[in-house]
Amino acid sequence: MSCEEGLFAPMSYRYEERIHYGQGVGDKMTLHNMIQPISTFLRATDSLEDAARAMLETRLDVLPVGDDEGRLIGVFSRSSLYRMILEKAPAHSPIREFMKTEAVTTQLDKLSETTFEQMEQIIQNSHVGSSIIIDSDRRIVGVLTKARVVNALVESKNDLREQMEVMMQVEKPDLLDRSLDVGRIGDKAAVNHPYRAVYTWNHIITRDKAMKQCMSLAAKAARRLTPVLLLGESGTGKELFAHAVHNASNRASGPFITVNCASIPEHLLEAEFFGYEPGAFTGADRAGRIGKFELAHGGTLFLDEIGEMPRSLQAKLLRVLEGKDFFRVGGNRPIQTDVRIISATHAPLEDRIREKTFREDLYYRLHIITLTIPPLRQRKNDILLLANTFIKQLNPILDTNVTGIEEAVQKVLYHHDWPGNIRQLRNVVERGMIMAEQGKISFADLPEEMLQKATEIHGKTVVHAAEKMEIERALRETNGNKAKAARLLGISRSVFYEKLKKYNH
Ligand SMILES: Nc1ncnc2c1ncn2[C@@H]1O[C@H](COP(=O)(O)OP(=O)(O)OP(=O)(O)O)[C@@H](O)[C@H]1O
Repeated sequence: MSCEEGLFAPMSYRYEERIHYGQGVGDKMTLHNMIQPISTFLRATDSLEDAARAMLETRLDVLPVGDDEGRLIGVFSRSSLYRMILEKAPAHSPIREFMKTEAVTTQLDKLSETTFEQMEQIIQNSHVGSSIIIDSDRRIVGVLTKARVVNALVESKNDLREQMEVMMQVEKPDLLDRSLDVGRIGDKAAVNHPYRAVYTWNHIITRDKAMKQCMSLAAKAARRLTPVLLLGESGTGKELFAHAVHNASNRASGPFITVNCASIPEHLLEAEFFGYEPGAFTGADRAGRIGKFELAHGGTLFLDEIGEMPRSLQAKLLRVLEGKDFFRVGGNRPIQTDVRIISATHAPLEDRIREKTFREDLYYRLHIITLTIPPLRQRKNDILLLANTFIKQLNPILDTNVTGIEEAVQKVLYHHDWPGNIRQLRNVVERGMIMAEQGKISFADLPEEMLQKATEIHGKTVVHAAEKMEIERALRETNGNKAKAARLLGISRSVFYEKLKKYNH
């Protein structure tokens, strides 16, 4: 057999260094911990049924085939499985004739010298989206799949995005101080302050009736100073709405300040809101700090995750909302600000009131105009509209040339429940685009758990869709030459014609 090995020239900029920001402390992402270990591998004598079961269990598209000592002798891929099924091979027939004796491998002890870019290239060259990891005796250790690498990347990028947002809002005292002088209504310099809302109504993509009603109510509310409460599951677009309301208001040129009530420790929240005087408490900045209420003067204060605000602070917030003044922590000078409040939560506030963790009087104060943003599963017509918009937006950013989504995959997206809503859809599309690189996003580009769920729910439909997809791909690759397409799939012409008839080609 010929096993092609990757090159291992050391590079100064290593993948592990590049992406560890996204991980928790002590949880650094490396190529090593992306390996999917293989406890059992296939043997050449195993049957089609064994291989299908192993693929389902491991959710791998390529399985290593080993000898009696566990040394790699080849791989069995999903396309080999399709070929056996298309050829109507009996379930007990051995995989020997269908397995590939060529495999891209990487040696475990050389992995720490391998950069992310090199591994990406190795996996790319494998044409099966993975590299088999072997030890120095060619014993099978595990598999490193493109899917795992891409998942890690997309997740770490999201974490990074969120961390950067928090940094911009919380950890930049120089920005905080600079913005002290700006952000007042009528102040021309305010347009240049660092806290601007970036989204407008144009960024909210929808063709759903309930969403449009929400937007029209929000647009009306924007013109007044009334507090707006945004309800909806995580990832439905509450923050987007908050930005758009601010930008549609007559204080659009004023500051837009966000406080995430869930991400700041309780003992720091008061100082975060109201600021503190020099030497107010141990560990405080010597010069003191102004709080978010002062920063938002003349603009909007967006209280995200308001449901998580500690009760002790709720009373103080209520006082300010009632137009009363407040004091900085450690201060005795009363301060008054002119701030418009938009709050948001995915928590069931009425339950929190019953549990006495949320004050009823504060709830009524915030709940004057309440907008409930429907989850994505209740606005199915938005799913493909959003997915296609994300493809257009992300192609230049990801340097991909993705042209759309295969029909069968569109079905899976349409029927999915989307518990993480638009944020999750965006991640799935982004991941799919990185996997596909060009052409249409196919089944192979979806996360394993989504495919698994789709298979459970739609069973046959998905299997048929996968078969149809393989046939269409073969036709595309052979410019519609049916004889060549049949050969490419490794099936007889008559079986191929049968399949074409089945799928109306
Ligand atoms: N209608 C939409 N059109 C385009 N992008 C959207 C839409 N709704 C949400 N998004 C995008 O989805 C992601 C999540 O949206 P957002 O942060 O506003 O949700 P959220 O409800 O505030 O979530 P959380 O409760 O977790 O904070 C963002 O990247 C946002 O730009």
